[in-house]
Amino acid sequence: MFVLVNLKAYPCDPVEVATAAADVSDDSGVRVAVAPQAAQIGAVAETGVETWAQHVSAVEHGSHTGSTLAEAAADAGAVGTLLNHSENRLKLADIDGALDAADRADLETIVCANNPAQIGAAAALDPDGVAVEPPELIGTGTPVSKADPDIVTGAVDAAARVNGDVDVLCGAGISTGEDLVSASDLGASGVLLASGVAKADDPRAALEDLVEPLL
Ligand SMILES: O=C(CO)COP(=O)(O)O
Repeated sequence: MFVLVNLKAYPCDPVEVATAAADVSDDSGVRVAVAPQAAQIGAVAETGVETWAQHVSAVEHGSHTGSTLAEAAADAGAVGTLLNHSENRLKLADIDGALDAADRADLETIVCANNPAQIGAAAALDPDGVAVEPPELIGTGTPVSKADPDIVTGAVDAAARVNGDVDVLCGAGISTGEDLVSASDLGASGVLLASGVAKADDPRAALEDLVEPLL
């Protein structure tokens, strides 16, 4: 299972979370990555943790003030990027353009979507992975794998119908090892989570708890 921790714009210490994530990944053998704010990619990557951007723009080098250039994210240490997160929705053409940008910069890609139908559309754009996250469960602590398991199995089926190569993650409300196991049982190959780690009093303990059933 792949555990991708999105720090969003939460007021956590990204280096502390990243250091804990790197240690937990090393100790457990579970793939754990952290997606900090763009300005913190360099500092997070220095911890040795697998580092992802939260977004890259559908632009090349040029006159694009305020954009997140894929090459700059990669130069700072990112090895992958989320796209089309529920909190940063893109037009279809912009997802496609951002995938091209990420490919140019050698970034792995995960396109987020709300539901299985959108997952099918996202998978057709040929990212490395897709992540289904029902927006109404994001940040609630109620795991999608329990509250809406059909969304996860539906996403896995929808992706497989369109593109057999794409990994399917699920997210929203995931915070415990039990949630991780449920996600895996439903066919997901990873989880995307945020508040369960970024808002935890002890992010290291939260990460240890997450991977514990996989040990
Ligand atoms: O949006 C999410 C991850 O990208 C999910 O957020 P929570 O884990 O806080 O529900």
